[in-house]
Amino acid sequence: MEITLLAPAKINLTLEIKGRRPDGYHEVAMVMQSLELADTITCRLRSDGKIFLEGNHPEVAWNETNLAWRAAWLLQEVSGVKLGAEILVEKRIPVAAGLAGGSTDAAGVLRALNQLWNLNWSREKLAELGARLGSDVPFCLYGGTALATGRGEQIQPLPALPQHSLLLLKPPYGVSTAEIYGLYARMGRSQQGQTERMLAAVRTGNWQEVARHLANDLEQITLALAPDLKELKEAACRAGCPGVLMSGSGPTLFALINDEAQDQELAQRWQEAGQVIRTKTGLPLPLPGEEQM
Ligand SMILES: C[C@](O)(CO)[C@H](O)COP(=O)(O)OP(=O)(O)OC[C@H]1O[C@@H](n2ccc(N)nc2=O)[C@H](O)[C@@H]1O
Ligand SMILES: Nc1ncnc2c1ncn2[C@@H]1O[C@H](COP(=O)(O)OP(=O)(O)OP(=O)(O)O)[C@@H](O)[C@H]1O
Repeated sequence: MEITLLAPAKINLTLEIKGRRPDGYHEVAMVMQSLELADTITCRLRSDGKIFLEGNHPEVAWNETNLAWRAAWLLQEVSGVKLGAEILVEKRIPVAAGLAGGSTDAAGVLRALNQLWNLNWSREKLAELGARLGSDVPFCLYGGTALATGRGEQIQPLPALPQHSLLLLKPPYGVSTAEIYGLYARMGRSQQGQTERMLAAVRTGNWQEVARHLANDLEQITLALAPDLKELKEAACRAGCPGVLMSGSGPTLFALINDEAQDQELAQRWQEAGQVIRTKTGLPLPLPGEEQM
């Protein structure tokens, strides 16, 4: 028996830092949005309790350190199930990009094994477990549009926005999320109120409103380390792109695309700077128990 599902990437429509927490993390408020861009996860049942992992990206370690493997192991430990699985990850989401690639693979494995092992856990229970793997994992269990608070692990689904086209630019280097938060702690400044404004924009269901309120407190930090990217963002804004922002801790930039001409022009300029991906925003994920077998 096996199950195959899509594990979508995310972007941050806002990323507002509220302060430092006693546990060393940052208190945040973020409006998150899933994308159609996704990895494919296949889990095949094993009756001997063993967990195996394989993946197709040469820069990722497909061993016990991988978030997908750790997700399977944690679910097995906590649920007490005696079953195992062979897990196959087909990666399309760029790595260390600010698109939650590892987190969504972990969430995808939790969704798949919840069904394959007949655990019938609720989404909330899976999210509580997922938070032990990483702050972005709970959102990756929901998809669609959502407000994330706490250290990012408290999720409130929002009304789904209509799907919208996007262009992504992933430069040929990655960044470390921990390092970017560390730099923010020393020199960052927050644009307070951005998330409240975005929540109002999301409620209108109008992407023009959303574009006007895109904001990310980590963007200034990562763009200071990557002046080439800062220039590309500024050029896109000057050329009339209504919404261009860095996702998460970066370095991926996304642009909301309104028409074919804008798409062609921006893609041509961005192609010289890295990998350009055309995608769309995504819809909420199926509830546990409703995954396709
Ligand atoms: C940048 C974002 O991707 C935006 O969605 C997330 O805030 C980060 O989510 P993530 O990669 O799942 O992060 P985690 O694996 O939980 O944490 C990685 C590191 O980032 C820093 N970190 C993360 C989340 C947070 N709210 N405050 C932090 O300071 C911590 O140093 C932590 O050691
Ligand atoms: N399944 C996985 N897919 C990709 N990277 C993984 C995975 N498991 C562990 N990693 C490691 O995690 C690190 C961060 O990669 P990832 O693609 O998750 O970053 P990210 O998109 O910036 O994450 P986030 O947006 O959640 O901060 C890399 O060093 C990578 O080797």
